[in-house]
Amino acid sequence: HVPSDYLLQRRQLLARGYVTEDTVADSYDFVIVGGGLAGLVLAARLTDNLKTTVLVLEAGSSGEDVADRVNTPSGAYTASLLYTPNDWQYKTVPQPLAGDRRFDWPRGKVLGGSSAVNAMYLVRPAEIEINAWADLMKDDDRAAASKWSWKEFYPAMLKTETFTPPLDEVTRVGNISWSADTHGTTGPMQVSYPGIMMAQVGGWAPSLESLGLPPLRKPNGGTTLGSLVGPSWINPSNWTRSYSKAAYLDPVLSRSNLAVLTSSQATRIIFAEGSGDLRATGVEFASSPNGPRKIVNAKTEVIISGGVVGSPQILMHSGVGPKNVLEAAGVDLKVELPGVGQHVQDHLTAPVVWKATSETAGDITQSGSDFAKTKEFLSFVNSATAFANLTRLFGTEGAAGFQKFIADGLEDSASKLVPSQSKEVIEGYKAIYDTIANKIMNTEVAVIELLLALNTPGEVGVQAALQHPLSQGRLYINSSDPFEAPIIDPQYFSHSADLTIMREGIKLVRALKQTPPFNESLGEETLPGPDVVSDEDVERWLINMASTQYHPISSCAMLPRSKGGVVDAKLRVYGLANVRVVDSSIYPFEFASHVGASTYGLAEQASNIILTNNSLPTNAVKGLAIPSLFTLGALVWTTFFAVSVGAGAFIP
Ligand SMILES: Cc1cc2nc3c(=O)[nH]c(=O)nc-3n(C[C@H](O)[C@H](O)[C@H](O)COP(=O)(O)OP(=O)(O)OC[C@H]3O[C@@H](n4cnc5c(N)ncnc54)[C@H](O)[C@@H]3O)c2cc1C
Repeated sequence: HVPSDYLLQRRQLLARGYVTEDTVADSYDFVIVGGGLAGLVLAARLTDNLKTTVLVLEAGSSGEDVADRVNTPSGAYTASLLYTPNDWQYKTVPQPLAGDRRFDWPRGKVLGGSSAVNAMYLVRPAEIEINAWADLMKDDDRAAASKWSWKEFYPAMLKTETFTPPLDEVTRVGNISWSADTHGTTGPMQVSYPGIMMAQVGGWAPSLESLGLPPLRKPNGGTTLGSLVGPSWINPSNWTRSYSKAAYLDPVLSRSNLAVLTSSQATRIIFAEGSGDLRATGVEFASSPNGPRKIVNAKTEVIISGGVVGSPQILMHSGVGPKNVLEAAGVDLKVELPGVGQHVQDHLTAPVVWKATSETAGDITQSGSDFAKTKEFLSFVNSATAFANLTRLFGTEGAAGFQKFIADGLEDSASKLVPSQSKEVIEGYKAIYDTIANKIMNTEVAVIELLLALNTPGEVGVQAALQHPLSQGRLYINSSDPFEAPIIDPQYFSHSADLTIMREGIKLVRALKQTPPFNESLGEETLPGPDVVSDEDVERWLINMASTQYHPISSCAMLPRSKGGVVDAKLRVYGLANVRVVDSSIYPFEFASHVGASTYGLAEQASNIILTNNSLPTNAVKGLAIPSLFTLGALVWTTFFAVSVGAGAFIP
């Protein structure tokens, strides 16, 4: 039993970092727009040095009132924050080549951002993909580009993690191959496996091996081709979600140099008058569309971490973006940057569903049994996946022919499919397309991901998700009101290869029905179902059924300016002297992975770049530095109470 006044003191201690509109200071060294996955990594790292002041401006709430829903891993499916006020609830415009449907684009609107609502899969990209990203920038700035090479980026991804192996029983039941070698040991993010494992998962690795995708012996270590029952962002000390707020922010909230202002949306960046690259002097914000606009000054830099929708949106409302878009929206143009909001790519996915022959996690949840209420059960998340390349889908000759067909189609696609007249954006489309066609598709890199889902009562589902889309879309503002959501048009299936690859992915998934032992879990197929047989049937079905895997990226792409880039290799926005974008919007193309793991690494690497560029001390030690006796005291307090309560939810 812990006396309530102790808990109260702990809350007050942790709450020190929160400020209100009345208590926010006039200026900070750095203003971070967006307290999401990336923004909170930056907040922690930039305040390691107590002399540097940082304000995080977050449009959503702190999430304290919904902590239970955030912290329960299985809540990702059953009681999550999706479709609540803590979700931006974006929707695309109707997609003409995807059944004229509008797609939901959920994004977390809460401290932690989408890391508070995501499905917790930790899947890193392959070495070839990361190096291909660095290659896109090396002609502009070889030294800066090398920060995004596997050699330098992989350690940044490891730095975020503390890995705990799965329990023996979980390893046995799930037939899990894991390796501690490919994980960090001292980082803030807790990486582990659920407290229980469903029996169906045990059949995954052997069946996928029979289909030519053997289990990865070093998952997340540079190649993704094969199968894995992977790790998730789970804190095994209490079976809660590990995410950027719990891992990076809460332990440092007591720092006197860190301030967090929630429920405050940045509406535009304020610039000094002048010629040459514009200098940001601060950020305007408001708590509601009609609320008063206030300004906080930034002495050193403004860092935009609003995510794939929020970051291009605020740039455009600040006058930085495509001229025609800003003119139509009634926003004064300050810097013409045609790539803002362009190059949008996403992972599409579709499920094959069978009736289950044995109890699923969804059945257990529905039963409401005592077991269903245990923390161990509630920590269960899907994590069995597999990755297949073109050769696995089409055979050796077929893959070579398909890849050549794609590569040969570059000019034709660039002349028809780019949603912009800008020469630079078209060059960017070509650079991205060329990378996918000639550096990804002709290698061992995956183009399809398979994902096992056991969270629906009575059903077993396996998704086929497109990993390297050739379709590129855009998002743009059509009003000068920053509280109006941007128009999102990903142009799904605009390149026909995307549909062909997904079709072959669905065929591969269906082959599981003939493949023991996993097929013992599968009854009659209910989706696409027995009427969907021919290639044409499957394609028609996909057009009406595909949904997003929630991995949109690239709306502020890191590319040369001549190729419609928005940021350079140091993440600086072109044409601005002291503004960077640090979040998932900067990847120039999709990786065969989930976006979160690389984005933690991106934010770690960005912190080092920002500190170095500003001649501030970088964090040489792995993990979070402990800068003062006061903070040490705070950590001792919080650890003591967390351990006493037996619920160390917030302690990494
Ligand atoms: C439902 C779902 C499931 C997912 N599952 C997985 C998964 O299992 N594994 C994985 O790796 N990835 C997954 N992802 C993707 C991953 O979570 C995101 O790609 C990642 O969180 C992006 O990080 P970010 O920092 O770019 O943006 P976010 O984490 O979205 O953060 C952006 C933040 O900026 C704030 N913001 C935006 N605009 C403003 C403004 N103008 N002023 C102030 N604040 C603003 C937002 O409220 C938000 O807090 C999933 C995503 C979703 C939505």
